Amino acid sequence: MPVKRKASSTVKGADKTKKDSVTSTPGPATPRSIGSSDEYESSDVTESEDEAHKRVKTALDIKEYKSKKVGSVGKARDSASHHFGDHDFSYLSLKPDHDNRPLWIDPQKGRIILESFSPLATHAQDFLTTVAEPASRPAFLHEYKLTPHSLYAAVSVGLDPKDIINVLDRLSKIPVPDNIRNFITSCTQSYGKVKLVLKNTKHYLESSDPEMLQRLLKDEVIGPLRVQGAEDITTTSAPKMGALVIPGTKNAAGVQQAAAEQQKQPQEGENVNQEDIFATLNEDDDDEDDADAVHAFEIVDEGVEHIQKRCLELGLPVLEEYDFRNDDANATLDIDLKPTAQIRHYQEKSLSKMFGNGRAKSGLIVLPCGAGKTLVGITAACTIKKGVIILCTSSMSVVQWRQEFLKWSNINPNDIAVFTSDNKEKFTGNTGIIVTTYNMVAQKGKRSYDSQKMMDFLQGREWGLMILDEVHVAPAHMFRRVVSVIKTHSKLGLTATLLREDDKISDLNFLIGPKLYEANWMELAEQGHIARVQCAEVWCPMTTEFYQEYLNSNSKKQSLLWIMNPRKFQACQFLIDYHEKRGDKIIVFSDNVYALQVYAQKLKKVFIFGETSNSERLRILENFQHNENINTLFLSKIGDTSLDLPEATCLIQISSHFGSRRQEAQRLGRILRAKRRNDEGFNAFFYSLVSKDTQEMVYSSKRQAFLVDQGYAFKVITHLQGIENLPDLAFTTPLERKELLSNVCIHDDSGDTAGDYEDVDDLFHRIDGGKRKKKKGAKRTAGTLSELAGGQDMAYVEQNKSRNKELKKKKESNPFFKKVQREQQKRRLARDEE
Ligand SMILES: Nc1ncnc2c1ncn2[C@@H]1O[C@H](COP(=O)(O)OP(=O)(O)OP(=O)(O)O)[C@@H](O)[C@H]1O
Repeated sequence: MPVKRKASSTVKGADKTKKDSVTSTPGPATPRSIGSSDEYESSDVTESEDEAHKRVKTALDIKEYKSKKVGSVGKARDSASHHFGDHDFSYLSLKPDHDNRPLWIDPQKGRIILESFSPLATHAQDFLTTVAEPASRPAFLHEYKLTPHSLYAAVSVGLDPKDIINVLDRLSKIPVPDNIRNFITSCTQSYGKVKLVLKNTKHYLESSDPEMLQRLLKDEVIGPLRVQGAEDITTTSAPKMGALVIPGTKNAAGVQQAAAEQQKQPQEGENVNQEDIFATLNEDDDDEDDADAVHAFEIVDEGVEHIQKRCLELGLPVLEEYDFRNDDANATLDIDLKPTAQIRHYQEKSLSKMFGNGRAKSGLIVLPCGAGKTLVGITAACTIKKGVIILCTSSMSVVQWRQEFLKWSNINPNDIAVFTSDNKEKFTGNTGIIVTTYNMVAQKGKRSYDSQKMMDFLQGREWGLMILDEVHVAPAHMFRRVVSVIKTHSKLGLTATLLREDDKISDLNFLIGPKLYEANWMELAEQGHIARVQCAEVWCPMTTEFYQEYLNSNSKKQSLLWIMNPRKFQACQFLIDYHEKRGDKIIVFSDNVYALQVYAQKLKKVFIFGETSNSERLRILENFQHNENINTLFLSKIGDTSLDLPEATCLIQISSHFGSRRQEAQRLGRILRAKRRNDEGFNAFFYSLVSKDTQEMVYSSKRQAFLVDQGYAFKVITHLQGIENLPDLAFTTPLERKELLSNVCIHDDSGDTAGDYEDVDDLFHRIDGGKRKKKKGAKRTAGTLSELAGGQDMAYVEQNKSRNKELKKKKESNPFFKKVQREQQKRRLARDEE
């Protein structure tokens, strides 16, 4: 008699991973990966936004599942079942050759677990990143989630439900459960059925199903928006998939060739079943070459938004595509990648999702910091070869984008202009590239004459491509406005983390497009494209006097106490000393600007926060980059996104924004681009200093969730070896600690704490606008505080001269900085001449 296999006990490597996570991520940093209770309800999508989402809930309704389970499975439960509760999947029969198949599907929640050690893992991963959302990718088991948006994206790159279910079935250890099949079918049946195509400046509604178009023509809203006098429905053949050349690729060929090149042949020793699976995957790919006929009718330009809205109401979300190769109405831009530019395999892969069927699809590409999003954007521009508008978060990024275009492509410098508060240039030819900021375009109210003229120019023409840099950062209302005022054929959103702490992330799906590609951070680190990072959480016990005060304080004061905890200060001092001696460049992040200044001044380090003037910022950043005596920089929240930071190899976080996963990821991103990443055994370091037994520990584990899901393991350090022997260790005597505590209490009592946390949204506006508002009450100087505090308690601040001021004084006499200044001056002149 054949032995009945139990699914719950056969997910290979599960135990191993569990063990790993216990040893490497103790305490609060336990990964949420396997067995996580995440459900669709907890994703970033809300029900009201998307009809299809309702279908998910219905299709994957747990009650529905449970009733099925009881009916069909009652008998299968055995003596061990009660250990698994709702997670007893023993009723699912495994396929006889399940060992060769890398996936397991959770019928309750649509989770897909991938054995990343399987020989088929690479293929399976490619497939899964196309159809599902990566949820967690630690060493051995990866978790993906099927969501309406991920399936929408899959349809947008040309897969149909049959393909998705077939490949899933081939790779799965169990037959694809019926509710998962239904879910895939119900989510995908309407997506992509209707496309909005701009061809020769005319908008068309296009579909491969003529009946669908007839239905739309009869609709009371859409019917009247058809261009009167135009042919009812025209029929042409669909473009062939993969006929496109993406510049910068090795074979400079599109999807099919790129995919074929990457298709790994079965290794020696792999058995026949695996070869079968390879063969099926390849067969499925071949299907995509079939060209269908497409039918279309023309619609009026003004009707586009109404039609999109109406189609959504009808449950037929419109897919936007740009047939740029047949766009003869817009001038062609003379741009190509330089022959030396070779895009990397993941950059190529992300672009092949965008240009999969020879047209440009709008959507989001997610790559970790430093992985080269700029070059992806530039290559997209070189592929489309039409007018491009790029939106950045700061005027500094604007300058960088322009420089990168000049570095990687053969664009004529006159064809790429910038639009910022200081520069309102236009390109000279009949088409070109404009690099600007969200703020410049989204700004409401009266503009200066030049700015208005520039806006008229931007609004008065059609763009081939709009690149939205750092889309996760731009306030939702801003990108909504930008997208509505600029007429563009395609949109590409670039980001490192599709995370927002507000609920606006799903807006991106509809305002820009679905996620087209998300890279695996660990894979990129292993391949040396980004740095390997050691993450550690350092537990700092509170001193008795601080903890006593903590227990008797309100939450605002408690947070000040856990930041100013003398043991945390000592840990920070020790780590700075240790890493400076190793030759690292260190950034210490503190959201709390009071703590930032106290720490930096006591340790005699430079610091930058919202109120640091632009010239001082530049001076400090230059010193941090080039001066071997300035190796540590203290940074407030503005360093998360708004500053172009020089390279660092060690990060220390002393205060953060509650449980913000995005901030944690952004901060880690600051060290991923370390140039030394390819040195033998090189690691960058990321420390989070956490005061033990305080609420900060809870926030800390929440913050780490995203990075843990990317495969990072946070080690917990409970004692820093040798800290006691550090010369000049601060706060070693009870008197010093008491003095610090009384300063903290005075600061809290002074009511000056309102300005301790900078408002990043404000900064977003401020940096771009170039005019810095002074925030009331946020200015803290020793003088002001000592007046409030009675003087003697601020003794340490008075004694320690600010390193920032020292730098300012030294600047004049340092020949190196004279040279830097001269070079800058030259560059500025050269740019002006350009
Ligand atoms: N294909 C490539 N070949 C060589 N160098 C590359 C390639 N792609 C990117 N780079 C280099 O990698 C570095 C990081 O690129 P880039 O600044 O575009 O990253 P990013 O993803 O935009 O990072 P961030 O999110 O921090 O802005 C740059 O120095 C860039 O020139």
